[in-house]
This record gives sequence, C-alpha cells and structure tokens, in this order.
Amino acid sequence: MKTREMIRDWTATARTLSEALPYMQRYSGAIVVIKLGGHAMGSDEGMALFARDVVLMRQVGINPVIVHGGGPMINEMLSKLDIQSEFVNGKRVTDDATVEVVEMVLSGRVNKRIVQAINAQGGRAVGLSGKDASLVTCTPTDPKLGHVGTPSRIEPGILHTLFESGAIPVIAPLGGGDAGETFNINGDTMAGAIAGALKADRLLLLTDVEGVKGKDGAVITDLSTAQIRELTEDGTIAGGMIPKTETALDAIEGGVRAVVILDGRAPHAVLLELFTEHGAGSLIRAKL
Ligand SMILES: Nc1ncnc2c1ncn2[C@@H]1O[C@H](COP(=O)(O)OP(=O)(O)O)[C@@H](O)[C@H]1O
Ligand SMILES: CC(=O)N[C@@H](CCC(=O)OP(=O)(O)O)C(=O)O
Repeated sequence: MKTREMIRDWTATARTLSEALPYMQRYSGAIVVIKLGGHAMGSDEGMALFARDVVLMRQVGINPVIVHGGGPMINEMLSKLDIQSEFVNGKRVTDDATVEVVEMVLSGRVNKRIVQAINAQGGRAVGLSGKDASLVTCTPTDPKLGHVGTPSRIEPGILHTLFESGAIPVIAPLGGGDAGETFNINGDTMAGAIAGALKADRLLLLTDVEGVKGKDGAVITDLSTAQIRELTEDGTIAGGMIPKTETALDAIEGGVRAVVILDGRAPHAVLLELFTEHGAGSLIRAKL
C-alpha cells in the first residue's frame, strides 16, 4: 500500500531533481576543482557519499578535478616513525626525512583511498601527483620551510586528456623541481594553482568548519577580498585557514570565477553547493 506520506516524499524528491535542471545546464562542460582536506576525509561512509556526488557531477557533464590534502594522515605516520613536525603559517616545515613520508602517505594511501571510493561508485578515477606528466613544477617557497614548493609551472594537458576520456583526476599535492627533486605543496595552494591553470568555473575548498568565521565567530557567507586581508592582519583568520584564503585570493586573480570554503563533513556538501540555492560556506567571487 502506498501511503500519502510515501507519495509526498517521492514528489519532494522529484521536485528537487527538477529544480536542479537550471544548475545542471549552467554547469554543463564546466571545470570544478574540489580540494578535499585531510580533516574533511571522515568515515568510509562519508567518503562513499562524497565519491557518489563526484560521479554524479561527471554524469551530468561537469569535469570534476579532486585535489586532496592529508595533513592528519601525515602526522600519524610521522609520529609512528618518531619524526617531529612543525607548521609555520599553515605550512609544514619539511626536511629530507619528512618529504619521503609525505610522498609515501599522500601518493599512496590517501590518493588511492579516494580513487577507489570513486571507482566503487562507477566512476573512472585516475590518481596522479604533480610529478606525473610534469603537471606541476615548483620552486622552493622559503629556505626555512625546507622542501616546501610553490608551483611555478603547470602543464594541464594531461588533465584535458583525462576529461576527454571521461576520467576523473585525483591529484596529490606534490610537485617536481627542475633538478629532479620532490616538493611538498600545501593542498590548498595546489588546488588553487590547478584551478587557475584550468581557469576553473568553481574552486571548492572542503574543510572541517562551516566557512570562514569573522570576529564574532559567525560564518561570513559573502567574503570580499578586502575582508580577507583585514581578518588575516588582525589574526581572526589563522592557522590552516591562512593557506585557504591566500589560495582564494590567488585563484580569483588567476581567473577562477568563484571560490567557496565549506564544510566537507556535511553530507552532500558539494551537491548542495552546485545544484541548489542553498549554497553553504563562504563564497569569494571575482569582481564583475
Ligand atoms: N577565521 C577562521 N574561520 C574558520 N576557521 C579558522 C579560522 N581561523 C583559523 N581557522 C582554523 O582553520 C582550520 C581549517 O584548516 P585545516 O585544519 O588546515 O583544514 P584542512 O585539513 O581541511 O585543510 C579550522 O578547523 C579552524 O580551526
Ligand atoms: C606544505 C604543506 O603543509 N603540505 C601539507 C600537504 C597536505 C595538506 O595540505 O593536507 P591538508 O589539506 O589536510 O591540511 C602537509 O605536509 O601537511
């Protein structure tokens, strides 16, 4: 027996799908870069939901690119190996031993977990790092940070090849140097650089807070570039939020249309942001 409530539920689902049509049309063929931070990578169930949303995006004609972090997973491995680690302005000081661990954890366990999650939902994810196909070449960011790199040259050709074949790139934030060295790149910096090189329509930075909070602790939904500078100067934007807002500014300057900093732990965060009016988090837009 179909109850009235069941029919009402089905109608609501159908209405949600129907209301998504203009958004699907708007984003058809668009490039959306999603940064999945280590803190936003929760349970296997949460990862499966995220992967399903990414496959849905691909299915409706969007070209998603995943750039991931993995800071907490690197910390875990460093502490097992008894290697100390410290951060300066949200970036890990990376010595010879640390860069080896960073590459092993990011290109190995973390990258493959996301690739497998997407493939399990019927997508075709391909894992790579900035070292593959010379995607990202770096110069040292600051001698005090050791092997931390700033992307200086990006060759996005491989990503276009993957788009054309219907594959979903999943990128670990590592880059090569002209002398064959390996650089550790902050995940947000990497996502911004890739989004800029692709002139992406959207850059979504998924993290573990609802957005960028102002002095009163409330999330600022429409964040201007001037506000970012002011809140960074007075210390309201601190720690891991600094590379995110820096990235947002760089990405907008590099030709990305909009950047959103949002809570990746919320179920279907990406779908809500792209396909409904109920965008979440802090939106930073290019000036029209
Ligand atoms: N103004 C701010 N608004 C929101 N979060 C902030 C702010 N300043 C600092 N943070 C911190 O930044 C963290 C997000 O950065 P991080 O831990 O590096 O995330 P991820 O691993 O997702 O990249 C938040 O959990 C929060 O503690
Ligand atoms: C230079 C630098 O800080 N690299 C980061 C790379 C991983 C990362 O960015 O991870 P989240 O996005 O989870 O923070 C690190 O070593 O932790």
